[in-house]
Amino acid sequence: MSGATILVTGGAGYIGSHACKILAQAGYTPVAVDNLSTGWRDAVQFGPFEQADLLDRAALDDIFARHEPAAVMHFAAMSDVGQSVREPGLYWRVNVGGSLNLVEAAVAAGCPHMVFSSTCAIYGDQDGIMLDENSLQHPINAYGASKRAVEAMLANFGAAHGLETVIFRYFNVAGASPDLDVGEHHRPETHLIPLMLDAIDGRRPALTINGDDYDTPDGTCVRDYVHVMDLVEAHLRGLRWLQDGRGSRVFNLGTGKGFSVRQVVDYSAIVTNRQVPVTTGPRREGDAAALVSGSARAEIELGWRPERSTLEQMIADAWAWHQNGDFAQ
Ligand SMILES: NC(=O)c1ccc[n+]([C@@H]2O[C@H](COP(=O)([O-])OP(=O)(O)OC[C@H]3O[C@@H](n4cnc5c(N)ncnc54)[C@H](O)[C@@H]3O)[C@@H](O)[C@H]2O)c1
Ligand SMILES: O=c1ccn([C@@H]2O[C@H](COP(=O)(O)OP(=O)(O)O[C@H]3O[C@H](CO)[C@@H](O)[C@H](O)[C@H]3O)[C@@H](O)[C@H]2O)c(=O)[nH]1
Repeated sequence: MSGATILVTGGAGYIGSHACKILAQAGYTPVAVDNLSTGWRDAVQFGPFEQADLLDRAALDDIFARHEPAAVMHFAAMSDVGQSVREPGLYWRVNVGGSLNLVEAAVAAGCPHMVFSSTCAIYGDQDGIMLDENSLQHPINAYGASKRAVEAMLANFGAAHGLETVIFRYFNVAGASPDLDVGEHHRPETHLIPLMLDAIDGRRPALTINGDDYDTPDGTCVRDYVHVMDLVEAHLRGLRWLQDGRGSRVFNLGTGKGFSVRQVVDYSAIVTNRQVPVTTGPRREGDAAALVSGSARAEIELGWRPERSTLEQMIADAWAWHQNGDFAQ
């Protein structure tokens, strides 16, 4: 069903803008639906833009009526782990309340398919290395709890109304489009790699490592980084999975390799050939010690093969965007 219209909520954000790019390349028409709360008008380059808030149900109904999408890719959310601990209401309102509006609008419009951005944060702090789709879910912050609630919501709507969903639980997304048209840009920035690049080129005085007393090999948190272009390629495959009638399914998206914050610092120094000014601070609330995917389901069932997800490539692409592409230039 190439040529079909796909609603992309959060299409002005980091991952959503890359999804719009790959959808357009594959012949779909991506309609970005975004309230620009953390996204950027300049990131909407690959199809129409609808400025709307997920909390505005009437606006969503109007958008579904005018565009008649074949499916929704639902990226729009608040996703700052530390903020979610301090302001849980925002996370329940936007992530859960906004998703409920969207799901009800999709069902009312007869839109049968949704691809949803979930997160490994729903697993919480477990052994950190063998997290697969059947692992226990113990979110330790409101962000993870809100995403788990949306997963349950989608299952309920699937049972009652036949809405079919592919749920992707991402690990840590990094990198940028190698064409430098879109990339990662948050204000304020909270993510490790862009903050480190800011420290490297002097936009910030130093990177603060959030705690070095975790039970990990070097004491800093371990994460599984996946390139944003590989991630959105999986979304294209997830969309086709639904359009081929293969039904609802959950997939982890990670590489199975964990890197500590210190290792990311060391790789960044090598890739950029610059010093990384670093200080060590306290732990950040809501942080799990280690989150690494222990699943090959996406590879086996979707035929997904990450191609750019080495740490060096992700840092190199983020660095190129940071220096040459970033909307902030
Ligand atoms: N970046 C990661 O490492 C990562 C990892 C796991 C899951 N995720 C999930 O992926 C999705 C995209 O994340 P991102 O990193 O691109 O974040 P982002 O902040 O860059 O993008 C989110 C977009 O959603 C929009 N938005 C937020 N609330 C909205 C609302 N009420 N109505 C309409 N639009 C709204 C924002 O303006 C923004 O453009 C999120 O659901 C996030 O939870 C991200
Ligand atoms: O200045 C900084 C920023 C981050 N970190 C640490 O680096 C690691 C990665 O942090 P970050 O890049 O903020 O990602 P996460 O908090 O792991 O969250 C991301 O990855 C999650 C999945 O792990 C997603 O669900 C979230 O949406 C996404 O923001 C964490 O241990 C942070 O404490 C630092 O030490 N210093």
